[in-house]
Amino acid sequence: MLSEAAPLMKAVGVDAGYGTMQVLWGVDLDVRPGETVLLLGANGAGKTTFLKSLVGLIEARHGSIRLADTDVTRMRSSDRMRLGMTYMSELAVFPDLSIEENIRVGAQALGHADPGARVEELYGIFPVLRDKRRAPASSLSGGQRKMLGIAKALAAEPKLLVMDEPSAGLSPLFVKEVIRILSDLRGRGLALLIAEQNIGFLEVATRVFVLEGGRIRFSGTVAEMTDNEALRRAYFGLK
Ligand SMILES: Nc1ncnc2c1ncn2[C@@H]1O[C@H](COP(=O)(O)OP(=O)(O)OP(=O)(O)O)[C@@H](O)[C@H]1O
Repeated sequence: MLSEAAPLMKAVGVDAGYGTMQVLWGVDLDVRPGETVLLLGANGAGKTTFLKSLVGLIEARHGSIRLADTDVTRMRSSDRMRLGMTYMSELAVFPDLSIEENIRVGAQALGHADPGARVEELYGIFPVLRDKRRAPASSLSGGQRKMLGIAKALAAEPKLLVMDEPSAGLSPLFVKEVIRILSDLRGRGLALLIAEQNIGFLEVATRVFVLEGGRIRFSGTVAEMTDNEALRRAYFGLK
């Protein structure tokens, strides 16, 4: 049972901010193996700040972050990555490198001497990238670039993929395609933590956390969220 599995990642009481401004207040959030967790929140709620403190791009001021049995709260970002947590930000690809070079950069993070087999596997998931493998990433459409960002992140063979707004800048059709790919990845056993404003991602979520003003306002299953009248009104525009 998912609910009984030990967490793959567990953040407890995380405070974070910038300079004198505190953005996060005691955030608790966990992801279990194979789960897809959605972090919902409006603009400025603190989603990106939380993801950055999780992956080590900013330091949590209080609280702790564990990856499986290891306390990573003060660990460098690259070491957290080696332990299996990869971050996909909105600016995930290098525009001047070719598609294949981008994927290989992702694999290098793990120190693979020859990531060829992994690259081929990823082309199996994203055939459009194989067709354009020698083209610069800048020649891709926004949606294709997003696919490349996901492929590059997956090249590092993460246990937990942390994604910041994968729907940003995409047409509704491409958002559907990204959701389809994420549900395919879930089927392969990868755990996902996705920060989003787009409630379409509830389709793939096993649990949801709602962040408001830097505090967790709700955590539970999708069904529990839709049972909550105030959240239903705020996020689905329903009475
Ligand atoms: N580098 C920074 N320096 C100072 N303040 C920042 C910085 N980055 C974010 N903030 C502030 O922190 C707060 C939370 O921002 P954050 O980007 O975490 O929110 P978010 O939920 O990801 O929003 P969005 O959905 O708009 O990306 C905002 O008030 C923002 O202005």
